[in-house]
Amino acid sequence: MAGIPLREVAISSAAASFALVNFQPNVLLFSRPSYLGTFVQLFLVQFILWGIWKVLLYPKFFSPLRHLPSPPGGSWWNGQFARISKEPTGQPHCDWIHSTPHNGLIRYLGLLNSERILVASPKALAEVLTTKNYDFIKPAHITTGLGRLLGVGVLLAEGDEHKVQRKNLMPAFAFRHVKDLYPVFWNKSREAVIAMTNHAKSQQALTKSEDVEKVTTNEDAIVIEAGSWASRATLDIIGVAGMGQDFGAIRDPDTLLNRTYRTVFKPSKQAQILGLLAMFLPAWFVSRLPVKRNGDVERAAEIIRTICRQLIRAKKDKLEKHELSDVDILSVALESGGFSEENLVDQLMTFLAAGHETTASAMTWAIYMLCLHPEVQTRLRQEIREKLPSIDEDTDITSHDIDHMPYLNAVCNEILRYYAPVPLTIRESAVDTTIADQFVPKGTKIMLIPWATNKDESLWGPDARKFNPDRWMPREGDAGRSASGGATSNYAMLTFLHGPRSCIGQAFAKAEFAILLAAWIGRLSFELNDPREMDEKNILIKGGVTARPANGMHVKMKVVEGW
Ligand code: HEM
Repeated sequence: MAGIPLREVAISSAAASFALVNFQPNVLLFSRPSYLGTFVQLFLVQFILWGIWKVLLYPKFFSPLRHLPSPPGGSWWNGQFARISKEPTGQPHCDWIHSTPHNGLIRYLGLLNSERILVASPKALAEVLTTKNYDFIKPAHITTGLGRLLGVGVLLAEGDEHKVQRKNLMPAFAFRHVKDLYPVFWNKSREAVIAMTNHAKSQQALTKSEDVEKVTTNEDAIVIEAGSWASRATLDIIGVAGMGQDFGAIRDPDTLLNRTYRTVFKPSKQAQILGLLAMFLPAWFVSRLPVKRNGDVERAAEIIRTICRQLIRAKKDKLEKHELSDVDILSVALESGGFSEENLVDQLMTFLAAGHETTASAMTWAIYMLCLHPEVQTRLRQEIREKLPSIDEDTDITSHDIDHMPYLNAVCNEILRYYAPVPLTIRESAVDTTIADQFVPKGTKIMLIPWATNKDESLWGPDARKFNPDRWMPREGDAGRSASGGATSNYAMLTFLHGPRSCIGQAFAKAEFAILLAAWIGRLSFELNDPREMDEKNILIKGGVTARPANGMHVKMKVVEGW
């Protein structure tokens, strides 16, 4: 549903109240007609009529999409919103894809019967993501909301501007460049594991010497929150590999940048409410409401912007003095000459946020799945210890080392499939168009849902909803299996999307994730702290751009000697 057309309603109410008070005062309810009173009455009447049209009449009787298959049930005025808001993001959609027979599109109604089209088949996905990609844009309320923290970089640019930005950034994210970053990923991963090991040792020493807070669970295991360690590691990795700057978050979780991101990425009721309001009210208005969340975001954006600007100035100085030989993404982008300083600030803000929260989410889910499947954890550790140098050795690793670890790649792919860090993303048709031969009017909200498509049985087979890394293991006579996971289409895996708006950092993220996971699992073992969480239904999942466990991922961590 488009937002309330406040401006149009206000202008027509003002014009009509002027006309009525001056020329037809006898039709008004008051004996002493006033401009303000008439304006308020007309505004309310128009608002109510608009609401009846949008909530009841249009979706039920007039929408050209009303005949598409829809999930059963739902409320007469609020569609499927109760279920959507109660369950983890993407979960209801996963059920609907299985339970609603469809030809590629499923229509459902959300908050106040706002119409949504769930794109479900490879053919329909190929059109939205690739062949007609620029017919579908990110809705304004998303762009304004995210733009405050992420900057308006390549992630939020549209049309020709997006094409130019993406073209200028592509060399920095190409595999031939990413492969130079493997040693950076490995060194930072080693640093993280050494810090975690030292943390474990100091906690054990503490518990043995004093009877302090019971942080340990037995002789040699301590409880950690895996998500926060993952975020610290990925923030430092994007710092060094993305902009040549060590943010020092592994050493110290209290650094300004880490604290800032942790504050704004923490699940918050206020953030959710503001997100919902932005669907109906102008985003500029919602972002100015005097609530704590807006203040936090404002402050965070200022801090992040300042840090990015300082980084760019330092690099520019180097470039001017012909001293720039760094391999990080910022240096490559700067050398392309395609960006103004302010635009580069926006790009950096995008890389910082998009590039560390997502991989940290992948790491968090990886640790969870390896706790649920200890046999996978043991098998993975075995491969890592056979194929990689111990983290105590000061030896670099290369893309060749990682490419020759089929089980590591299979586990990473399966985690990215099963718990895609970005569970859902949304588009809006910018023009009247079609998807899979269905007419789609301008302004329709289009839902792309990795959490549903990645587990679609019609694409992955009957075990689609099971965690099974072996689906990615190479088999004789099926060379493509390690790339496809046995799915029937490329579009079955939506974790990084596809086409011109797919994740530009995909190669970077996959390498970073595999290396970080290898370092953690090679040295450490993990077990859930709360055995009730062995049942996935007991994990409360936080919505937002990335999916994370709402209460953190608390696990018992132990050093496994011998590597
Ligand atoms: C496991 C990790 C990651 C996942 C699952 C992921 C997923 C995604 C997804 C789903 C999108 C599309 C969003 C949309 O258009 O609605 C996206 C876009 C993007 N990602 Fe990633 N991402 C990851 C890591 C990274 C990293 C490490 C970087 C940078 C270093 C990065 C940079 C970007 C950028 C710049 C875009 C915008 C691309 C465009 O619109 O042209 N991502 N990512």
